[in-house]
Amino acid sequence: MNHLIAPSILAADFANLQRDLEMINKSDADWVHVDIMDGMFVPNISFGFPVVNAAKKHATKPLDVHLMIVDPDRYLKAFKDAGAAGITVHYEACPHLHRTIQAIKELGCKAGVALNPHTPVTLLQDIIADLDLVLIMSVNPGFGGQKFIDNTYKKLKDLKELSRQKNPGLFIEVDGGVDQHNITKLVDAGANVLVAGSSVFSSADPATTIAHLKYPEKLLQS
Ligand SMILES: O=C(CO)[C@H](O)[C@H](O)COP(=O)(O)O
Ligand SMILES: [Fe+2]
Repeated sequence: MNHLIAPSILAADFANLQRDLEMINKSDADWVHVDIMDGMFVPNISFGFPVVNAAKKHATKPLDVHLMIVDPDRYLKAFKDAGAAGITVHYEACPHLHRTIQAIKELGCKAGVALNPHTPVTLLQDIIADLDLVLIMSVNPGFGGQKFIDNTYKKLKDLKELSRQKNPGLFIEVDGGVDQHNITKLVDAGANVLVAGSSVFSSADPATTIAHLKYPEKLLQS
């Protein structure tokens, strides 16, 4: 499968969110990544349901909602109603992860689990067959624009091997510090969904940057 690109609107201009979503609609992006932060699970607050609703109103691509919140079970239905196509919860925030994953699926959403940089992939062995997606955090969650953590490549390889054994159709997503310099190495290590915030929105031409992330081989040839 060709890898998918999910621009993160955390780095968009919130005063021009409609403009930035229309740029994503017309670009080579596949999903729209939506970061929800509660100031408890992570030391930052991003935005809530009104902004997800507004994004849903203008986005033509699926909303990939990344919940960095404690006790996410409280809000799964509300995020589905706000427009989420997929909901990813953090392993570290879910004591009853199997129940949480079943609840996401019962809502008709794709179900994902995110791992913080210190959380090993092996902890997923008894749940991976139930998942649509695993998100490997390549920075500590909470902020955009951070430095990529190199141990991510090893985690992607571990996850790729586990998915080969137990869930070959798994979406393997990587989130944090993704740019035109590391994308090929990340795809080679096993990632098939790449989230990019700052590298897209702080570039002079975000749509062209998305095209370069989607087709890095064309960049090498030019
Ligand atoms: O989940 C996130 C942060 O917790 C964001 O999705 C991620 O940081 C993307 O931003 P950038 O590409 O700027 O690193
Ligand atoms: Fe994210």
